[in-house]
Amino acid sequence: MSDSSQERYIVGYALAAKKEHSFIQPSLIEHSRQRGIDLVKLDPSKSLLEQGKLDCIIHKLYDVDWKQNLHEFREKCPGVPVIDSPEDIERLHNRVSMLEVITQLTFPVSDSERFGVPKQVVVMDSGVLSGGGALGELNFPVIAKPLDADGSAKSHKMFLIYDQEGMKILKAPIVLQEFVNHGGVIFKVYVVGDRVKCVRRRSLPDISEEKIGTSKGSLPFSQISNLTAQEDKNKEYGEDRSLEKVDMPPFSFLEELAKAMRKSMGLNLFNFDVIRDARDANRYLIIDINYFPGYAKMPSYEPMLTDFFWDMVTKKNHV
Ligand SMILES: O=P(O)(O)O[C@@H]1[C@@H](OP(=O)(O)O)[C@H](OP(=O)(O)O)[C@H](O)[C@H](OP(=O)(O)O)[C@H]1OP(=O)(O)O
Ligand SMILES: Nc1ncnc2c1ncn2[C@@H]1O[C@H](COP(=O)(O)OP(=O)(O)O)[C@@H](O)[C@H]1O
Ligand SMILES: [Mg+2]
Ligand SMILES: [Mg+2]
Repeated sequence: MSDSSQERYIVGYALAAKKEHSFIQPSLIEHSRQRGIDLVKLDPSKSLLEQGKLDCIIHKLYDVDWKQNLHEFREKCPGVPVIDSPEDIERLHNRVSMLEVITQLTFPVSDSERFGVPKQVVVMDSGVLSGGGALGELNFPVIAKPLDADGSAKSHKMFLIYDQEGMKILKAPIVLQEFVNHGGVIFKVYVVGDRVKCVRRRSLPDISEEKIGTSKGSLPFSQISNLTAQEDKNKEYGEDRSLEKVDMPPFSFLEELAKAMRKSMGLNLFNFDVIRDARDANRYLIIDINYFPGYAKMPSYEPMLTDFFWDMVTKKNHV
């Protein structure tokens, strides 16, 4: 494959510095290089039309100038896949439109596994939060999530809210979502084109009826699934919470779900967080969908991404 007489392909990337650092690992560069694919850093401030031959573009930047730059490139070079379209990514930057994707899915469900989203409401006016009516038909405890999921640190700052008093800390616009006990484990399902991989991650522990009755106010948290194993141990939950012991959801179910989501959203690079209802082992709830997530944390990320780049530069399987 690395025969120098063979055509080489260029995948251009435009990423924030932190993302470039975590995603463009030497191991990925090398894996792709051996398949005849060179990963080339793009300069977002210069026209894409002046950055040499490109066979595919991947990106996670959202400013107006970048979108305009991409738009002009797509008009002039419609044959080059741009992964993905900014208009399609936009839907994932709002925690309401993000989960509407799931409620609108109609793929045939298996006899056993069912999927959905937790009950949620959006509150646009801070005044409503201090009054008693914000929850509608939701019950405490709820998780309060910023409506915007734009990648800022602020967009990951959440609160577990036990009672009306706890609501005082919140500011609109905010999404209130019913907390669902799920055994303290989330499943992160990574999608790379038509390839799917699921991993287990640590989540918030279940809340007993007793605790619900006695807990008051609110509890802030952020990016709980990124806790390191050591940080997690330090929390001393006093039970064996080893992730490996938790059964994975049936892979065929997740694969079908991922396929339907990919088609419906028109996106190739995303992951979604799934929890399994502690009261009904066949009920799965999707709580979050992320564009271009931290793939380097996924086992065998290099071959999966390289295979995807290959499909893109040879124009196969592009949604
Ligand atoms: O940085 P990482 O590797 O933790 O990746 C983040 C993701 O973690 P995950 O791969 O799901 O464990 C993270 O997923 P969660 O929202 O934590 O479920 C987001 O995708 C985050 O992007 P953004 O801040 O929402 O734009 C991702 O951040 P960026 O890498 O895009 O900055
Ligand atoms: N409805 C819910 N019930 C129980 N736990 C939840 C619920 N929603 C979120 N969580 C927990 O909060 C974490 C962060 O929520 P998430 O919506 O994934 O936000 P982020 O975009 O910051 O990852 C999840 O990984 C999970 O541990
Ligand atoms: Mg999440
Ligand atoms: Mg998220």
